[in-house]
Amino acid sequence: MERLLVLARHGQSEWNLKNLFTGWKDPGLTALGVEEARAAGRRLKARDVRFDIAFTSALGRAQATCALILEELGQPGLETVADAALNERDYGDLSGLNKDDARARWGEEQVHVWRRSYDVPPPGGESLKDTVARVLPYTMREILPRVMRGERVLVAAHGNSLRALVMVLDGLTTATIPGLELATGVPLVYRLKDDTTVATKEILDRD
Ligand SMILES: O=C(O)[C@@H](CO)OP(=O)(O)O
Repeated sequence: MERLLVLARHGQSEWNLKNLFTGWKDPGLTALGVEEARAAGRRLKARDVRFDIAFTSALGRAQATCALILEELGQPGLETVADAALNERDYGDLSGLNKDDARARWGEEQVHVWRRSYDVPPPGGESLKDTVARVLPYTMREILPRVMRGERVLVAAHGNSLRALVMVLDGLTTATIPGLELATGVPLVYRLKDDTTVATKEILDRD
């Protein structure tokens, strides 16, 4: 039985382009972001990947990416569940600030800790640990059972909500998670074993 789980970070957003902390803010995709999402769909199609259901967040950039991938696969209108549990990590008071301005104000190191550490939240926002605490229960309840039943599942979400999932799937630790960066529009194709651990992982970063 195929136990397929594909994770895709949304394509470039308007605020990725402007270098702004985004979190739960809801900017749309740029033209490049739309093309990245379409390319993700084409790469999946070229490898004969098709889905039985898709999951996405409550934010437009992930939903648009999900729809574009499904369109490229010839599966527009596939059942898609949108849930805030898969939203980007909440950046709190940093949301909307320019990342370089933040570095100038609080220092390179502090900003890196807020962006990539496991358990230090930005002011008023969520740490990655907080994000894991909402992404993981949702995934275990709503997504994993479907994968284990043989449904082929797409999850189109965000840099940090997917880092939370990849941390668990790849067995990363609090020491190694800061080094994990997920590129926009690059699907991660996981196939799981019958004990839910990872059999194979493929990063579709080229055609
Ligand atoms: O701004 C954000 O919400 C995220 C993703 O774009 O940024 P970072 O890479 O700093 O976690």
